[in-house]
Amino acid sequence: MKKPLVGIFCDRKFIGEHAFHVVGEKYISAVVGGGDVYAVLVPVLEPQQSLAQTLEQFDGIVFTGSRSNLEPRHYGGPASEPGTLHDPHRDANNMSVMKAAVAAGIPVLGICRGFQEMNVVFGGTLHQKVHEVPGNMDHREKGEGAEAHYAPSHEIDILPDSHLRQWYGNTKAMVNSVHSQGINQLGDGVTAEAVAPDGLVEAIHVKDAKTFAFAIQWHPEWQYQDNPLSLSIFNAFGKACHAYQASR
Ligand SMILES: N[C@@H](CCC(=O)NCCCC(=O)O)C(=O)O
Repeated sequence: MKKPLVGIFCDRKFIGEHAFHVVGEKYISAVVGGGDVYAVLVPVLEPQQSLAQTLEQFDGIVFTGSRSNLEPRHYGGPASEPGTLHDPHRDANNMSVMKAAVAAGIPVLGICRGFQEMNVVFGGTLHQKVHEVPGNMDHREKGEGAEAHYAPSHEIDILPDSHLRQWYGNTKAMVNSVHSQGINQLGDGVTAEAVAPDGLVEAIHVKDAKTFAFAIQWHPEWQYQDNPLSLSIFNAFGKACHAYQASR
């Protein structure tokens, strides 16, 4: 029996003089290992690579984290500060693919930038610098090096009736925090699943989605094997992909 085929959409980055389409290995390992699926990396080339074939091909789709910021014009925000890292190919690709994939009932998982994309795709808005919003915590990484950056940073409250409460079985957890943008207004039909102590939304799902359409602001892929919350998320996504594969 073939495993479900999951597409993980890339970032487009320059390495030297040339553009490459890349995904960090931590995302691939967590999706494959935690979801029991077969993953392929997909360049952000929509519409050159047809949306119809993307929807036909995959049993699940993942939108990862990335250092780049979603361009504010996608949510009606003021222009980014000069020097802000953007990825317009990723923005254009993911805006159309994510909306169509959710509408088609394909399981969709968003992580960090992918979480922010999910909110914007459904008409929500973002703060560009959460740490400058009065009353908010600093959600950026702390310390030096990856172990410090992805260490547990703050608590989340997992809301009653959320999918996450059902998968994980607890009301609170500690999560890492590596972002400066964050949800301002929720998109249409986008429902909060978990919140930080300052009230910032940390997990969402799309209410009317036919299947798994869920995203988190933190990084469950980091050392996912050692973290029951992370395992519960990748297991739930994998189960949805297996169910979708069986349904076609
Ligand atoms: N640029 C956004 C998104 C933050 C994000 O996705 N960070 C990931 C860092 C690199 C990685 O672990 O892949 C923001 O700052 O809000």
